[in-house]
Amino acid sequence: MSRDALKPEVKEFLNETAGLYINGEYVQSVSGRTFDVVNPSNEEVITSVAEGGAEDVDKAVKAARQAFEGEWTTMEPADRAKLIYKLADVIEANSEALAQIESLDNGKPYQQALEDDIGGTVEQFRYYAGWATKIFGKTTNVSNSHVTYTVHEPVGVAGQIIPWNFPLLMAAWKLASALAAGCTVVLKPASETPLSMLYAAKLFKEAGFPDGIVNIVPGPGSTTGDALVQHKDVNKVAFTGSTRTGKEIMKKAADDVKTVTLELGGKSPSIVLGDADIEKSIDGIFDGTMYNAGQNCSATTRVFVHRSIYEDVIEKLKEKAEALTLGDGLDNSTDMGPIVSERQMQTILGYIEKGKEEGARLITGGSRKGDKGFFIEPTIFADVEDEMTISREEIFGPVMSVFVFDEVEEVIKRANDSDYGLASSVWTESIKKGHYIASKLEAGTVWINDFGLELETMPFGGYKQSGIGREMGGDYGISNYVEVKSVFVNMEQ
Ligand SMILES: NC(=O)C1=CN([C@@H]2O[C@H](COP(=O)(O)OP(=O)(O)OC[C@H]3O[C@@H](n4cnc5c(N)ncnc54)[C@H](O)[C@@H]3O)[C@@H](O)[C@H]2O)C=CC1
Ligand code: BAL
Repeated sequence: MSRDALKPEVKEFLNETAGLYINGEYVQSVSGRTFDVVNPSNEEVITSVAEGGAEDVDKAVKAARQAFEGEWTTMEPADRAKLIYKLADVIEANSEALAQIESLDNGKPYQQALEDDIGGTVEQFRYYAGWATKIFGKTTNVSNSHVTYTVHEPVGVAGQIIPWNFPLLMAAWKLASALAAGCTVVLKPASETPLSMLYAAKLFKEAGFPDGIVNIVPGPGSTTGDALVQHKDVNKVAFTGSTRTGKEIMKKAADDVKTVTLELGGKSPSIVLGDADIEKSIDGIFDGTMYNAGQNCSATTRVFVHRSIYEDVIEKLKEKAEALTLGDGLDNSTDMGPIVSERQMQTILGYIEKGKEEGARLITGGSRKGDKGFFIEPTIFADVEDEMTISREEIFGPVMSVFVFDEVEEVIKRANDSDYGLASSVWTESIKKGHYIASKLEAGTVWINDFGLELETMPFGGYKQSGIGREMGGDYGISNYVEVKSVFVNMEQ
């Protein structure tokens, strides 16, 4: 699809500098600064965007506070639910435009953007709309002389910081539960990919949301993101991104004892037992690493394969990697898009060099593809050892490490030998072994004979340095955005 084939509303949106979205309006930043947004498929500038700074964050937080104290607080939960349902419908009606924007901005294949990112966003809002009317406290019975109950109240203004790998979807994971709980939001998208969220901002108004409920301030993490985290009137911070930045945010949020939810890095294992149905499993084992060009926190990049099927699995993975078509996300024949930015591409290439230097066997890939656009060949290393850099550090690119193992207890130990604990998968025809291994893995998610399923109905988050808290999953997600109040009523006669 050429740029000429974009929908008229997308062309119109890209023809102008997108403003910050504060108090229901697109506005320029206080400084007047803007930044360019680059298409990672061809390195061309797509458009420019207003760059928010600390003063803009302050304006957005004030708008969010005012909205929190306004009609949002007195609105019936059922009416809040109607607004969120309507939002899901309006986003659905704009799916194709949003998917085109996501594909241009992030580079991912259009169909993937349409079905997974935008489709997932719609489902997220639709599901959480129903939760607005299901946020209950409890009545408790602490003594005969008192009636006691708890109330779950919205925490206030939430600051949400979003990464670039699933730009709108990661925003939806945070927004849907925050809005259902009755919070208001200031959200900072990643500088690499601010466009889908900025386009979606006006859809909140179209759905009927009062002004100021959701405010969007793009800008650099170190200034704009930092200002949001440190703002005294932000009650809660939710972040998805690197473990390094997550730790910084946690320390800064501690100054005001703000609660934080952190969805951070991963180095997730995929365990392929000797009895796995390889024909059926190979797509999932492969996509576990390569989906979204490997830019996925829950990518299962450490693939442990039983010795009895080791070379066979490697051969099949190699065939899959070499059959992939890399290209522009808007081109229908593309299976895998580019890496989001030059910086991220260089990071990944650095890890590939480390893998070679440290003696892993390069099966396929291992280089940049072409010299225009940030493409990296799907790369597979075999005979990887547990202490190599590519075994221990998150690469966040299309790079798979394959390890050989012999015993179940051995592989469980090695799989858990990581600072991270986000996800994992187990491939086996023995459901008994599958459940056993699932019970032993230190990971927030375990897939048995599957990969990558992340649904609004199930909580998602990590053990160890993969994060704090759980997003989605009904009341697990809601609990991030409510305070619990205990009320005691003296009934002594
Ligand atoms: N868990 C995940 O889904 C993601 C993980 N990553 C990991 O992070 C690595 C580096 O990518 P980056 O884009 O540099 O990730 P990052 O964690 O620095 O950025 C993620 C978000 O945080 C913001 N941010 C950065 N520094 C901040 C600060 N001091 N205060 C507040 N907000 C801040 C960024 O502007 C962006 O919106 C990747 O190689 C990958 O390993 C990156 C994106 C998503
Ligand atoms: N696996 C989707 C969530 C993330 O990458 O952050």
